[in-house]
Order: sequence, then C-alpha cells, then structure tokens
Amino acid sequence: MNKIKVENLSFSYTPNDLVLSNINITFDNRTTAIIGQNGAGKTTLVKLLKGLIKPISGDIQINGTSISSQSVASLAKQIGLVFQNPDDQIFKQTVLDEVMFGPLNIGINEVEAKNAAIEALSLVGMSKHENSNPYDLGLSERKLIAIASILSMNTPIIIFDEPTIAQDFISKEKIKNIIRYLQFQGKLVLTIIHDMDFVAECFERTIVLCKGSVLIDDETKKVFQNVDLLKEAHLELPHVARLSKELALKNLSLTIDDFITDWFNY
Ligand SMILES: Nc1ncnc2c1ncn2[C@@H]1O[C@H](COP(=O)(O)OP(=O)(O)OP(=O)(O)O)[C@@H](O)[C@H]1O
Repeated sequence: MNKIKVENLSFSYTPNDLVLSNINITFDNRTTAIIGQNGAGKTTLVKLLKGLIKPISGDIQINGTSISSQSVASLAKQIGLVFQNPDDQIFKQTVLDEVMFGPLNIGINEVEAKNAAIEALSLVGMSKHENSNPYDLGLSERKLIAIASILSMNTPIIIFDEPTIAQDFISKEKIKNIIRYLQFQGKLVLTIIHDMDFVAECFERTIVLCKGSVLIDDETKKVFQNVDLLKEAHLELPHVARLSKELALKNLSLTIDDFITDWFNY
C-alpha cells in the first residue's frame, strides 16, 4: 500500500508568516479530498509533496523514504500532479505527443510510452482525438487530456487539483470513475477541490485545511456532519446535505441515493 507521511510540517513564503503550520497527516489508499477556502494552504501542501518547495521544518516520507534526500526528477516518477488549468500543462502539437511526453520525460522508451499514452487516452475516453491539436479541443476535453498525460506516467501517487472545474455532469462522472479505477489499481489519489457535491459523492476521507492548519481529518460523512467546524472554515455543505438538513431528515444525506433512502425512512 502506498503511503505519504507528513510530520510536523511548516512552511512560509516570507519570514514570520507561516502558510502551513505543524501539519501532521498520513495519506493512505483511501480516496482523499483536501478542502479549504482560498488561501488555506492546499496548493502549498501539494507543492511541498512534489518537492517543488522545501519546508522550513518537518518532514515528508513517501513509502518510508524522506523526500528531503530526493530530486524533483525522482519525485516526478512517484507523484503525478494534474494541474487545475490544463493550459499550464499542455504544450505539444498533438494529443498523442502530449500524453507521451510525461512517460518519455521520466525515461520510459518510445514504444512503452506510446502504449501507455494510448491506454490513458482510452481511460479518459479521448482516443478518437489522438491526432488532434489539443488547442482545437474545448476546455473540458483539454482537461481530460491533461489527466491522461499524468495517468500515462503510471505513478503510484496521483494528485488532482480542481478536476471538476469546467466539467459537465458526464465528464464529472467520468472523472469519478477514473478516481475509483486508480484506487482499485492500488494508487494513492489526493484531490484538492472546492466542489462539495463531488467531495460528498467521490471521497472516503476529507481533510479540511484552515489558515494553514488541519481543522478536520475524518470520513467524509463525519466531516459534513461537523457543521460548526465547517462554518469556521467558511465551507458550505453539499446541495443534497443542505436539502436533507432543511427537511430535518433524521440522517444527513450526502448523495442522491442516500437522500432517497433517508427520505423513505423519514
Ligand atoms: N509564491 C507565493 N509567494 C507568497 N505567498 C504565496 C505564494 N503562493 C501562495 N502564497 C500565499 O500562501 C497562502 C496559501 O496559498 P495556497 O495557494 O497554498 O492556498 P490554496 O488553499 O491553494 O488557495 P486556492 O484555493 O485559492 O488555490 C495564501 O495566503 C497565498 O496568498
């Protein structure tokens, strides 16, 4: 099982202004959402995990080895990060070249990189666009290409930054299935996300960051039951949960399926 252990981690961009303060989290193979209002420190945490910035104190271990002794290139083979904005990631002329770039860059040979790219494009449902220019596609499709570009690297850890922005219902379902498939494959999947409906439907565990500290780290259902702490973090409940609360149902429903069951048990 893949594991990331974050111990006593603190970080500041400018002296005496801690952006992350004494973070302790062990990430495991449960699908995990990291939520928190703008500026809470989510992206900074991910940059630290990727080794793009160094902590001022504390340590991060991936599968038992501290990342402090590892290069960014070595970490690239372990952690794939899907950017929030695909246009920060995409730069090749064809979709296939784009999706092959990651594996080639970490030293995989041409034949295997092509096979990995073809498989990743199939997984995100974009095979028919293999020879298109990514910039001839819509934002939602470019986002799926960006996801495929990371999947093709076959890293044991994958981090999504806001995967559902600019996605319609069908694409969100697709992303939900991709996350579940990755978990089934034994990968460690973390997701930074503001979309509370998606959090409720997709993640087993939710971590709330607030002003650079962990405010809650629990099963997603328990997190959304903690209304006071959510208020403190300036976060809203998912729509279905709000409805079940307004209707004063006995249980707090998180998904439509839950809601239907809770409604009939009311
Ligand atoms: N390069 C930087 N230099 C200085 N301060 C920064 C830098 N990047 C982020 N910050 C500050 O660090 C804090 C945490 O930012 P971060 O981007 O990690 O938050 P976030 O939770 O990811 O927010 P968002 O949801 O808006 O992406 C914010 O106060 C932000 O202004």
